[in-house]
Amino acid sequence: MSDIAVRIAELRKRLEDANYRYYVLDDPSIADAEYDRLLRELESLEADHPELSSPDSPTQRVGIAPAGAFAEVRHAIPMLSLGNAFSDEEVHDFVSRIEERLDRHAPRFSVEPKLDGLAISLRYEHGRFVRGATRGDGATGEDVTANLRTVKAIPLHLRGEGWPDVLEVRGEVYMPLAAFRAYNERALKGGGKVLANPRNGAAGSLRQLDPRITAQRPLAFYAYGVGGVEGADLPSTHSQTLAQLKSWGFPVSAESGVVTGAEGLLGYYRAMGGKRDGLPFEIDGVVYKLDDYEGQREMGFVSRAPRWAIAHKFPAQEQQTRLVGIDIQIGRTGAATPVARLEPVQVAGVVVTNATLHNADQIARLDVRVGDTVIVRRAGDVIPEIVRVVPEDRAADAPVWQMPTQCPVCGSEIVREEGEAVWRCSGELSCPAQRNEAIRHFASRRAMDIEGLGERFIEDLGDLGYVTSVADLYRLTLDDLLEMKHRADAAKQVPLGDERDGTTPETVKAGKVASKWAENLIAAIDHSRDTTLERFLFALGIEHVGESTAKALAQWFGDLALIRRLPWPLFKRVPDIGGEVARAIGHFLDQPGNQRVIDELLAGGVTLRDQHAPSPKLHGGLEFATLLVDLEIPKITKVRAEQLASAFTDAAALLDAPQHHFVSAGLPADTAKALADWLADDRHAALLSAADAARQELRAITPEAVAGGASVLEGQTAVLTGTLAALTRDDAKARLEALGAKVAGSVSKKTSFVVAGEAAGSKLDKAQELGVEVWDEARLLQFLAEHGLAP
Ligand SMILES: NC(=O)c1ccc[n+]([C@@H]2O[C@H](COP(=O)([O-])OP(=O)(O)OC[C@H]3O[C@@H](n4cnc5c(N)ncnc54)[C@H](O)[C@@H]3O)[C@@H](O)[C@H]2O)c1
Ligand SMILES: [Zn+2]
Repeated sequence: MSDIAVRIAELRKRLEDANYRYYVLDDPSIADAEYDRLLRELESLEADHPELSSPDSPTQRVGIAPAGAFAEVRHAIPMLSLGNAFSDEEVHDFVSRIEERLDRHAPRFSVEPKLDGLAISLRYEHGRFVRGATRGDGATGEDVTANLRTVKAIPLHLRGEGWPDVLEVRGEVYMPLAAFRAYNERALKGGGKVLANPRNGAAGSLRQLDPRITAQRPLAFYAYGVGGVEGADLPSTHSQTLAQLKSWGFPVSAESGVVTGAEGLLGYYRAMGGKRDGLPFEIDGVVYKLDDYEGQREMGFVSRAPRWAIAHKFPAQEQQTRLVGIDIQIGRTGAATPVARLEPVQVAGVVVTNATLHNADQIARLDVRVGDTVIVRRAGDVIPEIVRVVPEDRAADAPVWQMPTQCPVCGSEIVREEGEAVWRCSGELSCPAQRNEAIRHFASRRAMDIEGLGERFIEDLGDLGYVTSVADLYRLTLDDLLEMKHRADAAKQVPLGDERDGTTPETVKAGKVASKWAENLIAAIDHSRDTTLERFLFALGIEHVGESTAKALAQWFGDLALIRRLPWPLFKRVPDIGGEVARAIGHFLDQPGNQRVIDELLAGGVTLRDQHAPSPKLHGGLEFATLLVDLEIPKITKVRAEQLASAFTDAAALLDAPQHHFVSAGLPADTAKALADWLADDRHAALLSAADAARQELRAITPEAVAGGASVLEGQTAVLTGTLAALTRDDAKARLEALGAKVAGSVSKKTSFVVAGEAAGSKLDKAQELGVEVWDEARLLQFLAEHGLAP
């Protein structure tokens, strides 16, 4: 075989396979534009080598013969395809051929949108719908009457009068875009198969074996012609026939019309091209038809299409290209979104090099792999997306894609909570991608409360490089601020001096740039240095850590340095902090970048004025068994953890033990195995050791709370006033409460005793007035020491 013959055979094979997937399975694998390219290549090879042409070549045939699931219907008048034009030149050629053959100048054409759906033929006998069929191979189609009856736009009885005894109406069944999108949204949520595009939606729905399924899919229909007619005459032009069909109750496109000559056609093409994105259905081109039937008869047919009509295609909305890579983009809140990097390809008239992949789940669902040939879709203003993979073109060893473990911007870990779609960078504080959002939160009123640091300043400071993280705020000088504003205004071409600082162009001209706003901002930043642990923890912007969680962390642990080095399971000791929040705090603290920014903040002068010893309330929760539960080891329930804790006293003992010792400790075999498997992971073993060390350390520094009824201060009310040297007021309060006292805010006759520190004020006076017992700090400390709660 010659090279040409080989290529022809190859093209025929590929086109036949594509036809089968497209027409029979309603599940195309290659893009329509690719199909069209292959078909054109085959057409031109066959035209140049007529000796190699064949009547069963895909170039000679329409569609594909029915596969047998439905009864067959022979079309009395064949249902043909349409020739294609992709350029103005081809449209001119089409018109010239007609002008020459009919010896007529500027003939009249009916012009219609080309909806992308599925061609069908509807047979009416005496005004009643009796049968509907698909096009099939043009000569024989499939009987889909029952399914078509569910399409509301198809009249079951003709309206008006004057209809022929037998009338075959031809038109397109299609799926409106709104219905298509709604269907796919539901499918995505329910985990079902999504429709590749509206045309496959229509074809797949109509060719369901169960009409009830078709009925659930909102299909529409419009008529664009007639087939066999018996017992009456139709008008003499196509456009009049369409008007007639409309009067009998058929939907006919409102966008159709009549024009003359090639210029008329091209004008219509451009007008429809402009409307394309706003239409409620998808069109892949427009169709031009010589309007008078006599002219149509004279022009006749080639094998698979009429010579009197042509489809002028729009730039395709789906193209195929190669996926060169998958990049991760980090959003302002840390969300990691995969973006496809593509070999450049024209889609709907625009060169596309990137496409969205939505999220990691979508990649898994499509099974997209780097190096794949993919189909990219771009409709209207919608961001281009990858809709499917061409599986035939995949390299055998292409690895399954996995979300990278590190943020490409800051190097922090990318993590995702179980059951969530979104992965995120845990470098909340240090990630440049999250910088502006982090500063906005850090400066907000309930966090560090930096007055005057508004949205625009934050953007300018960040974008112009004056701050790379929140820590840089404490390095800003007055000059920095003035220079920054000057540059920002110049970049935005704002006349110097605007509403932001109250200066007017006149004062600027005079050379006196007002700098009051900058002085105020520097003062506000300075003021924010003095803050509380709970505000600071909230300001860090840790995922899931809102004000109340920050407050609880501050109250229970009391000390930033301690919190910074706790492994995540320990955070679960705070009521209301569950696994998800604890892990989020752990991820945050595990990132060296975040820790570095905290160091810088402290070096920049941030002072937390209310730090104190951990709450005595922690103590009871620091058993080894509790930790084992908090670690969330598979199958280790509270009961199992207690069994383990009575056999093994700490992490070291547990890590040394072979699996059968877990069984000796009372664990069922499968639980023992689950534990051993868990421990075999080095990261788990390290976490267990670190968490247990932290537990023991905490236990040593946390005074033991005396339980309920036996409390020495049960029933007593204490009031704290003045400043204590050895411990904060919160800390003193926690300790007194741990011993059973109630700590009140004001002194009354019911007050049992008042603890008065340095510079005690009116509360002390009141106590003396009422004769209430007064303790100084030394007495308090002694009392606490006697009861095991010395700070
Ligand atoms: N991706 C694939 O694997 C694959 C496989 C086979 C076919 N295809 C696509 O299908 C096309 C071929 O299908 P085709 O033979 O149906 O040709 P076509 O879709 O290019 O044109 C003919 C069809 O247009 C429709 N049509 C819409 N509006 C019309 C109007 N106003 N008047 C007349 N007809 C109108 C009818 O259904 C008619 O059968 C190819 O160009 C290709 O894009 C794709
Ligand atoms: Zn990051």
